[in-house]
Amino acid sequence: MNILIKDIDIIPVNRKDEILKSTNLYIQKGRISHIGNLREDIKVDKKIDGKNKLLMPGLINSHTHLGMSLLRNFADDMNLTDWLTKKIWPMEAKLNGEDIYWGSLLSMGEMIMTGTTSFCDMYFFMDEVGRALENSGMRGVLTRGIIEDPKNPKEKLNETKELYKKWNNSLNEKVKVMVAPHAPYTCSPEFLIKTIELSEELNTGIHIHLSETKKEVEDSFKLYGKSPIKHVYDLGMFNSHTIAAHCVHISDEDIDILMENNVYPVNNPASNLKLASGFAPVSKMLKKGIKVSLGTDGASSNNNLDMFKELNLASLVNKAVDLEPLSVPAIKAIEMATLNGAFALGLEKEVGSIEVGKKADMILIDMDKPHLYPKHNLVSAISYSVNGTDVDTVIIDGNIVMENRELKTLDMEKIKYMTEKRTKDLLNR
Ligand SMILES: CSC[C@H]1O[C@@H](n2cnc3c(O)ncnc32)[C@H](O)[C@@H]1O
Ligand SMILES: [Zn+2]
Repeated sequence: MNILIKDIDIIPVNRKDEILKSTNLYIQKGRISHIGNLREDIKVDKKIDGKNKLLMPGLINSHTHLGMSLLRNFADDMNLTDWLTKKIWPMEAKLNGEDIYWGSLLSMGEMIMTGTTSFCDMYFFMDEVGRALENSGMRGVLTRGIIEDPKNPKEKLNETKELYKKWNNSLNEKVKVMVAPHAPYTCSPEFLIKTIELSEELNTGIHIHLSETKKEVEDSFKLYGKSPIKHVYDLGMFNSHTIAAHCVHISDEDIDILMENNVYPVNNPASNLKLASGFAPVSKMLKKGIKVSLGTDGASSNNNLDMFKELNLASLVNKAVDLEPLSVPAIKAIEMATLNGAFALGLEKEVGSIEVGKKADMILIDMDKPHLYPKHNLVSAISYSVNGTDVDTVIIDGNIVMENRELKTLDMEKIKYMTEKRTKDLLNR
């Protein structure tokens, strides 16, 4: 379908904080084919009026656990260790594939409705997440989270291989598959090496939790005499493209390792605040040229998947922590949520900014809301005033998946009903 968006303001993101005012954008065969004045005779299947709207790249949630929306508001006000071991892991042991399918659909509906077009998920029953992705029309990286099981060390590695064979580059290349050892505290060094070897065999990336809490770092020094980042670096992990969720408690030496090895840290501000884990030294990493992106983590530690909230928090928290208003400026936070996310997912040539030739993943924001007047500065509006429910239209891979806030691919009423039903059932298992 050829789509023409007329008279629209655009934040392209790849041109610092430059804004294109009242221009036109033309989409052909799923890609942005022209921005600016257009010939009269172009073929248009669908015209969108861009007046009073703002167009920007779709947001990229670089670290999440989609199935965890089933456990939203289920275990709160706890630290990570208690939360995982006392509440989450016992409940996750009871989840089945159908639960994950409906939980992931719920998450995808919420993400589309708040402007996210791509994600990187780490969970289990990932075939079901693939099925949900196919129905929703989203773009995503699927990673089977692996907690080592010494009794059956090969099972989850084989699941990852199967997942890769079935889904990698499928659905018009909207799906990628990576290898996901959960964390250095749930995988032995020997097993981590096996996951690294698998990523090399499949020629794909790694997705892992690293240095999330002070306890994790202290335990790592006790066990291995080094930080989690130095530990996995010494094992050879960073020879593969690595997405490292959290990186909260990191030293200057750790930051240098991340920089020298082109590691992609993901900042999850809401989850880190809520689990009382701390806050990552984001501005220090950005200053070194590290492409820090943003994620929500799961809906059980956040407790929502609205990336505009993460973008806002990233900018605000870092200013307060550094006592420096320019710590993470508005446009940097937007870049973290878009282009840097594309780098993390290995998709920077295809998505993450509004450029001719890139795939048409974009969102239109309704700027005719009271909290968005007056319009002094559109970049500031996105960082400090917009929230996810201001997103009006979402386009992924050139397909309109939401228009005027109406979802085109998903039946949200059915999804809400099914998740409610499955959650009640889960509590009685
Ligand atoms: C084995 S699939 C992924 C695994 O990760 C757990 N998880 C969710 N949030 C976090 C977090 O912030 N740190 C570490 N682990 C987390 C999730 O519950 C799954 O068990
Ligand atoms: Zn996580």
